[in-house]
Amino acid sequence: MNSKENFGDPSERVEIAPRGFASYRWVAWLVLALSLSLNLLGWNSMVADLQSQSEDRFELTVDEFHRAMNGRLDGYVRAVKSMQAYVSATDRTPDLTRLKETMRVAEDYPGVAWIAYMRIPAREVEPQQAGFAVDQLASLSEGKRIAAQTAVLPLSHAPEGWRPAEHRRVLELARDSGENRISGNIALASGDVNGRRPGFLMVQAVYRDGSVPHELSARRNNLTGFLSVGIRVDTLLFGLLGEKPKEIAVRLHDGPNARSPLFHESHQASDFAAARFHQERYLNVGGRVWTVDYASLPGFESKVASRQPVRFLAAGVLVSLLLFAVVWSLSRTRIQAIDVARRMTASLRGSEAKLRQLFVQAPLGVMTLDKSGRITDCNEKLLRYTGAERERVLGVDMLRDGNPDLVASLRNAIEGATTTIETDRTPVTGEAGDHFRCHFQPIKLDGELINVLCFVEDISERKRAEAHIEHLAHHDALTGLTNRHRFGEHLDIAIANAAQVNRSVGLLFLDLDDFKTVNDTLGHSVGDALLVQIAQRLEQCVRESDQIARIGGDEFLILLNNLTEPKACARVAEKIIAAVSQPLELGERQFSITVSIGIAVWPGDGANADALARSADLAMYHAKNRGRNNYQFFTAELNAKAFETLATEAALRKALEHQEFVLHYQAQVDVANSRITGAEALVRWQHPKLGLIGPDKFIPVAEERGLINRIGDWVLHAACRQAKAWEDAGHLQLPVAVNISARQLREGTLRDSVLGALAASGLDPHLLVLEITETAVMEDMDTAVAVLEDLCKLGVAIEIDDFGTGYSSLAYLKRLPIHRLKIDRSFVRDVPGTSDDEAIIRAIVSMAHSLKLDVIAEGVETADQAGFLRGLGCPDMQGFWLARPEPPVEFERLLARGDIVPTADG
Ligand SMILES: Nc1nc2c(ncn2[C@@H]2O[C@@H]3COP(=O)(O)O[C@H]4[C@@H](O)[C@H](n5cnc6c(=O)[nH]c(N)nc65)O[C@@H]4COP(=O)(O)O[C@H]3[C@H]2O)c(=O)[nH]1
Repeated sequence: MNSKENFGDPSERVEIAPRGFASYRWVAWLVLALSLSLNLLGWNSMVADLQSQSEDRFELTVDEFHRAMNGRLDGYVRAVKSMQAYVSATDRTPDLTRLKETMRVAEDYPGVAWIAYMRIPAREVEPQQAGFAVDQLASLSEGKRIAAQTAVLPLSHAPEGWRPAEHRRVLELARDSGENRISGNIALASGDVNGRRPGFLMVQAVYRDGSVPHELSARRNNLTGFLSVGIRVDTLLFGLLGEKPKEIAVRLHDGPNARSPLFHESHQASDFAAARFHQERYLNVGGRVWTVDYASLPGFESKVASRQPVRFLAAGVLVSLLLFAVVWSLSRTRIQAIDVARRMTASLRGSEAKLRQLFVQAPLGVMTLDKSGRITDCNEKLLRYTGAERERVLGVDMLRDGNPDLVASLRNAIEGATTTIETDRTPVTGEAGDHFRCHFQPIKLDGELINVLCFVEDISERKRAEAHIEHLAHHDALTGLTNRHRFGEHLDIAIANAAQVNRSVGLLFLDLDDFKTVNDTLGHSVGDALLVQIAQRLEQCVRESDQIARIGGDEFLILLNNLTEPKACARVAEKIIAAVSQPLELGERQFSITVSIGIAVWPGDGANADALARSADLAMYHAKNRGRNNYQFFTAELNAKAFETLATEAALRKALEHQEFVLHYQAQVDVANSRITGAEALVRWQHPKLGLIGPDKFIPVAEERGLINRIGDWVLHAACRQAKAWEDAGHLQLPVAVNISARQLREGTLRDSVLGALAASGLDPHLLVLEITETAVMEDMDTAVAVLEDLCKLGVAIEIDDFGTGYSSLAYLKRLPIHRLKIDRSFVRDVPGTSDDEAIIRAIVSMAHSLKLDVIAEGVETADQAGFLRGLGCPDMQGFWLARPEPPVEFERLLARGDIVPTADG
């Protein structure tokens, strides 16, 4: 299998040209057209069927009516025949009134207007020659002018509608045929407001003996009269149709066709014209032919009308539209499906191309392996990692790799698990040196493994970085020595091992003497170079198995393993002191530096690493106190002192919390006029059990244990508050001097503390004097200058305390914003009489004068001392001879008195 098989070839293109949605629309339109056509055909046929059914129905209706009409006319004919029989039987003068009642003519034969019997006189007269004379008229019924008459021909009064000239032919036909014969249209009275209406005569010849002779001549000779009945056509028809039929209209023509004279029409001509159905029928009545024109009326048409075709058409259109929509949507769906397929294929190809690109250009080595662990494909990166040709790599059985971890990982992947291993051998070639991470990813299709992908990442760089970081994390970056953290681990292990073999562990705590000065004066780079050289020398003083750590600027710890006797520590310490004190060459300069060493030995000096380190630290301080450049073993006394310090610290914290500090004030006096010029605030600890404790007992501990800032802050607030209170009480404005410790200056809290105290008390800054020792200033000159200048700008005065005991350098005096120097009491103690001290005091006073600084002497206990100082031009002084430090109340008494009366000497 090659890479194309795995990831496809981007050069292949699948084109599924979309034929476009429009190209399939015609199908939908065709379906619509066909469907609509079918629908129209169906509709058409349905309409035709219905039309034919309606016509059939109309024909049936007409048949029925026509039959009825025929029947009715026959009925009239039969009735007239019956009348003929009656008249024959009653001889010459029949009672027609009785006849009409007997036959219920009015009820059963509507339309009969009159009945007349026209008798032939005895003498034979040709009817065509005869006139008619009326004998008798009789009403047929009330309300209707229906008459019955018996007349003798010729008539003097003809019955209604009788027109002898016109009707002679009817009589002749009746006579000659012996049959019933009718006349054409005659107008008959209707008996209502409508006036005259069309009608006809129905004539029946009456023969002698009552029967119709067979021979024409006999019929002519035996004729005795004519029975004539006037019948109104409309009434006759009303009986059949009703007066205004709703379904069928009838038009009666007196003749053989529709062009014959109109006899009667039931509706207007427009109704006939608008009718959907027509039928023409004929009636043969009394030797005449009538044409009956039947036409359908809306009443009939609505009965036969059907909404079926409309429904059919609507349903058909709907179905067509639905069909159209379905086909439309199907064609659309097909297009969409094709489009989706096209896009999916394109996307698949795109993915394959991307995968291929990924495979080829991956920043990782990638190889594919078949189920048996053989390499089937790999990318260039992997070839670069292995440094082998593709042909050599393909087909390699990785399950036979020399690295068992890799083989196990691959086996797991073949079984379906995702696995990762890190190895320090190059996969495939097995070369050692570089580090790789191999990630095996099984690739499955439908749950079945197809192949395994292996991503190979060169992690050598990362491993090196990790090792470097690890080294940095455990070593001092400057000297390369172990750092405190790692050293602690070594110490723990060393103690644990020593415990097992019943040996001792020695811990040396080293601190270079005056390293800070080197650093401050010559710069950090020189300091660093010095530290590196010292570290190298230390390494030469101990065994391989021992450990050296740099744990701070110039502090080192040395762990001495497996000691049989503590004395060995002393030997190493001596060796170190000797090695360190050898001159050092830094650039072109030569230096020499010393070291103070504290020694603690496990198990005696500390049960664990921390305790041991504390003991060594204490011992190192002890060495420092013992003049540096020496070593000291940890002792029980040191420990006791350390405990005391800790106890004092705890008590001081409590004291701060419970406000157990108080201030005493010592007057500063101008002896020229015995007036108080200022006061120095001196802190005391009003211990609840031990009573009043002087500052010498707790200030060093407070400084050492980091409490001096809090105590100093309290002092500043209290002193400022007191000075302001005295001022408010009406005393003279009195500057108050406050002692500031080196640590307050160094740690940068002083500025805020002073500002806070001034703000809280409202004291004028000019009434505050800060006493700072030379040593404190010298510790960090730059910070001191910055802070003190700041405070000076506010108006606060700066005084150098204990002047003369430290550097007393003119250089710093010039840089600092100082107002006053205080001559240390150690110089004052033995004057007059000690020439050195006298000279020093003289020099200080003269220097102060020339620098235009104030000067004050402290510790003045005698009048001689005062006289000496005054003689040198230093009238400002402070001391027991003038006043002792007093609580505020006592001091107020002094203030109230105004001047100071010196005590007796001593
Ligand atoms: N022998 C003798 N001593 C005299 C005479 N006149 C005054 N003294 C003592 O000398 C010390 C003067 O203060 P200092 O030199 O600043 O020395 C102070 C100062 O360094 C420190 N201290 C006192 N109060 C504070 C404070 O509030 N903050 C800080 N940081 N240190 C303070 O404690 C030191 C000792 O203070 P104190 O015990 O109060 O001792 C005071 C005072 O009682 C004298 O004629 N003869």
